[in-house]
Amino acid sequence: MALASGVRFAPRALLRPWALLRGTTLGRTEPAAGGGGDGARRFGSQRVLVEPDAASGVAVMKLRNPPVNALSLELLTELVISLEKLENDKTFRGIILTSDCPRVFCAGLDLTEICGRNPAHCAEYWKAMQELWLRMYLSSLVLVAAINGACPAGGCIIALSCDCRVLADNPKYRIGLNETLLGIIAPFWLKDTYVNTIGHRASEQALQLGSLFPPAEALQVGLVDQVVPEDQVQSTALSEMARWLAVPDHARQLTKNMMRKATADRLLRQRDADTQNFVSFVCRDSIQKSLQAYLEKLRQRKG
Ligand SMILES: CC/C=C\C/C=C\CCCC/C=C/C(=O)SCCNC(=O)CCNC(=O)[C@H](O)C(C)(C)COP(=O)(O)OP(=O)(O)OC[C@H]1O[C@@H](n2cnc3c(N)ncnc32)[C@H](O)[C@@H]1OP(=O)(O)O
Repeated sequence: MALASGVRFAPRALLRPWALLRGTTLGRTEPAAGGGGDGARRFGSQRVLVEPDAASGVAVMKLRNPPVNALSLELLTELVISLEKLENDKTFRGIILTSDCPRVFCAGLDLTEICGRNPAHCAEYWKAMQELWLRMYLSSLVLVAAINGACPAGGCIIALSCDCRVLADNPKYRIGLNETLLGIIAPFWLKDTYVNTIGHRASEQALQLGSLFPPAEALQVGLVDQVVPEDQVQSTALSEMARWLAVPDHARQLTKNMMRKATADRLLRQRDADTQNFVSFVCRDSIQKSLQAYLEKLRQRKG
């Protein structure tokens, strides 16, 4: 991802993203409902809908992996590809990331990807998670999260990788890293992202307690930048985007890189070890049992 200055952000480390897209429709372009010209054409994949507005240089990217936008391997892969596509298109300067699923922004890791799976699958899955975080955290585009639903754990990480967060004011839309409550541990790079956003002491407390913050508290602790009525989330996200786009790209991009590079580099240096840690941790019998019990609890809660 080369900047105008020639500075490179994240290395093109990914994987074989296309190979993962069995049976998906990525790359298909279709007119948006009621749309006409180029700026109204949307594209995307099965799980990521992209509504580009060429005139403003802003694309709205909607997660649509019902029921809760759990980060399946396919969703992670499609997100990386959609992001890359927009980054490579000079028309675009910003993305508003939001959810197409009612009441949920993103439920975090798809627990079915790490429950009862073999180590090779868990490793592939975790590498895809690392890749999305690296791409988003270091994206040259402005990323604004329009958080229109619950945003726990991996969902919070997606939001924290953006430059700015607008949360709908609904007490059910809690946000935070609740990993400890599942008996798992946020790896160092998620912890670093938290610390970079809300500071050390607040992170220390929130991570250990697995806190999920309702909107007013999320605003107070600095986890989100604005809390607005639900019907104003998109318009506020657009206003925020305009504020960020008012800054010359090269200056903003280099500043973003300066602020975030050390955190990303830390993962890049230890990526394989981090994957091994993750795999050996989640494949332990005790962790598998607690993840299984958590999933079961979620499923029973329904009825
Ligand atoms: C040494 C260290 C090394 C390694 C570290 C180890 C681990 C690293 C951790 C990495 C960091 C990230 C972690 C995560 O993201 S873990 C996932 C955490 N997510 C949650 O806790 C959220 C769980 N979900 C909910 O709370 C609710 O579903 C939610 C989002 C509030 C929505 O509520 P609601 O609308 O009422 O929907 P339901 O609860 O009825 O759910 C509908 C349906 O979806 C299933 N589901 C929900 N969440 C998940 C999920 N995360 N993964 C898979 N499936 C999920 C739920 O079971 C229901 O399924 P059903 O079959 O009954 O329809």
